[in-house]
Parts: sequence; C-alpha cells; structure tokens
Amino acid sequence: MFDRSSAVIRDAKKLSFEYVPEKLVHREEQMRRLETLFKPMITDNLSCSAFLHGGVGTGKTATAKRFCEDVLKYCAGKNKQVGLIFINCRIRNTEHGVLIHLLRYFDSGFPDRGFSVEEMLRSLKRHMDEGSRPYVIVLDEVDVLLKNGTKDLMYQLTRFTDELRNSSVSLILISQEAVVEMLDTASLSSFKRANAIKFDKYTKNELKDIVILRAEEALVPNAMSIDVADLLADIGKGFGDARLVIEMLEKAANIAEERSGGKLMADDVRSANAMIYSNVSENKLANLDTKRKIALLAIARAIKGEPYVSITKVEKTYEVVCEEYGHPARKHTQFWTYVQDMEKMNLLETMVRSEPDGGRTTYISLPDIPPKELAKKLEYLLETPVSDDFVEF
Ligand SMILES: Nc1ncnc2c1ncn2[C@@H]1O[C@H](COP(=O)(O)OP(=O)(O)OP(=O)(O)O)[C@@H](O)[C@H]1O
Repeated sequence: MFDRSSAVIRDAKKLSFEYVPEKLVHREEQMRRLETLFKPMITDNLSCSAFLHGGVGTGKTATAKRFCEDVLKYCAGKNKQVGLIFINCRIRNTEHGVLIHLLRYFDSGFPDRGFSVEEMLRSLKRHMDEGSRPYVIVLDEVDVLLKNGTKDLMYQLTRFTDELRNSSVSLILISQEAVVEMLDTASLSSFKRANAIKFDKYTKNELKDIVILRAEEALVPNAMSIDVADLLADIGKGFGDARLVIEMLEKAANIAEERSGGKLMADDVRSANAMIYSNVSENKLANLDTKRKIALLAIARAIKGEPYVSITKVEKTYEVVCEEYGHPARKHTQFWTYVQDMEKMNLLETMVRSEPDGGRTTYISLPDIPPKELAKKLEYLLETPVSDDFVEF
C-alpha cells in the first residue's frame, strides 16, 4: 500500500515551507547586510542587532535561518561556539512564554510556572555567562509580542550584554510591520534604525527561480517543466509571496502524485490554485467590512462574464445593491477609495483606457475569482453579520 514508488515527489519534507533550502535565491543583498551587521559579533563577540521587515512570504524567516546556520557552520570551522535560539512569537507571545523558551535552551526541564520574571531573567543571565559565548536570539513575528505590551522584555534583551561578563546577546527581530516605531526610546537607542533590512515582494521571475530551486530539491528529476514553473510564478506574482507559491507547488505535486501521471502538469497547478485561492480569498473577503463587501458585490454583479467593467457601470449597480441591503450609497470619491483598498488586497485590478472621444475611463477586472462565485460568497457573508472592522492586508 505505502510501498508504491513516487513518480513526482522525491523528498516531501522539502516541500514544506518550514524547510530552509541550502541556497536562497535573490536574497544576496539581505544576506550581505546581515554579514556586515553581525561581523563585530564574529570577530569581537560584540552584541549586534538587525531588524528584518517585509510582506508575507518575502523570505525573512528563511534568510534569518540560512544566515544563522551559515554563521554556526563558519564558527564551528574556527572552533568558536555560538548559541542560537529561535523563537516564534506567534506561539510564544508573552514575556513569560519567551523567557521560558530561552531558559529551556539551557535547561530543558525548566518548569512552566513558579518563577517571577525577575528570577527568570537572573537565571538566564547566569546560564548565558556560564556558556561563555555570543548568543543570537531570533524573534520571529516580533510584532505579536510587542502588541502584547512586552516593551520591558525588549529593553532587557537589548541591554543584556551590559550585564554579562563572558558572553554577549545579539538580536534578530523579524516582522511584517515596521516595528521600530513600537519600541520605546530606551530600546531604540540600541536598536538603531540603520539596522533595518527590507524584504520587497518577489517579482514573477524571482518566484519562478524559487519554485525551480525547490522543485530541484524536492521532486523527482524533470518532474516539472519550465512552463509549469512559469505558470506557478504567474499565479503568485500578484502577491509576491514565496510561501503561497511553495504551497501551490506542494499541493500540485500531491495532485500529480495521486493522478499517477508521472509528471506535474499545468492542470495540477490550476487545481491546486483553485484549492488555495478559495482559502485565501475567503479569508480576505471575511475581513472586509460591510461597505466594501457591498462595493465588491456590485463589481461582481456588474462584470457579468465580461473581462472588465467600467466604473460608471459598476456605480449604477452599486446603488441597486446598496438599496437591496438597506445601506446608504456612498459618493464617487468614497467608492473609489473602497476600490483602491481592494486593489491593494489583490481582490481586483483597475486600469485606465483612452476612449475614441478623447476621454479616459477606468475599468475594473476580477483576475482570479470567477465573478459568479465571488457574488455568491459575498451574498452569503452579507447575510451573516460579523464585526465591522476593516482589516487591510
Ligand atoms: N529567496 C528564497 N529562495 C528560496 N526559497 C525561499 C526564498 N524566499 C522564501 N523562500 C521559501 O518560501 C517560503 C516562505 O518564506 P519565509 O517563511 O521565509 O517568508 P516570511 O517572509 O518569513 O513570511 P511570513 O512573514 O509570512 O512569516 C519558505 O519555504 C522559504 O524557504
């Protein structure tokens, strides 16, 4: 039953997005910046820091992990010890939780409760000093921690080295948001703005290279053609998110494996896209407030199977939809703001075209979600009232 040989997948572990490839593509600049910032730690055991920020799936975590692993390897070659502690602050999202994780690096049996923050900090300092080496603490998704009011811990960590005799503590903070503003002035003085490293969204060609690299590592040789990589990158380019493209590759490879066809085909990618996109869009749609849901429903209805629809036509439908849901219709400028917000979220696209009479008209298209499907989802959501906070992606 399980001994059937795989025609497509060679190493399933390497398809998960927790896996960090041996080689990263298109993050050379960020790796170089990290090397420059952390050189004083390697050469003189000094405390260093870096702040990695950028959108979802732009390779922040992978770059930090790759960099840290390279540092460990480099130092091992020079007989130098470095301690690396990686913390996902979405899981460890309190001061207490972070401290326990740090202490368990030294003492795996450290209890969950029974110690105050001060006692834990004292114990951590003792362990670190005994270790007599530089430590690197990576705080992934640190914005979650900062939003939970842990500025004091951040301050303590940025100043830890001052109280150690034999060791130093360096920090790598990772966040989608620019958290520097969330730090208090005291922590900011150690965490200089100049230490920020930006991760831009990936372009289509960059995503294509990432997918090819991952397929080389995880799939049977020649299981994926360049055209299929191109299709994956094309679907992902609106988001610039490597995570989404890797997830799609993984799903498509599994679909191809089940099909027993021996190769990953474009249709496997399309099926994977349909599965993933419906989750992504459902999430985004659910987070829209009522005003924007109504505006999007008007667009979905007005487009009627055409590739795009003029904004003037949409606004007429919008008035009808507002009436249907007993909602006041907003003026043109407000409606246009909704459209722009939703364009930023990749839910729609706008374009301006010159008309034969010399005027210019704005058109809206719905590139990925079939309008009928979208309208059905929105109608369902509008009948299921939820909180009306608008969440921008
Ligand atoms: N430049 C790259 N080269 C190869 N693989 C990459 C690259 N960038 C990202 N990846 C892969 O894409 C996936 C997502 O990347 P990663 O988790 O680093 O993104 P992130 O920016 O930390 O996202 P998030 O903010 O959502 O945590 C991982 O599997 C990672 O290995």
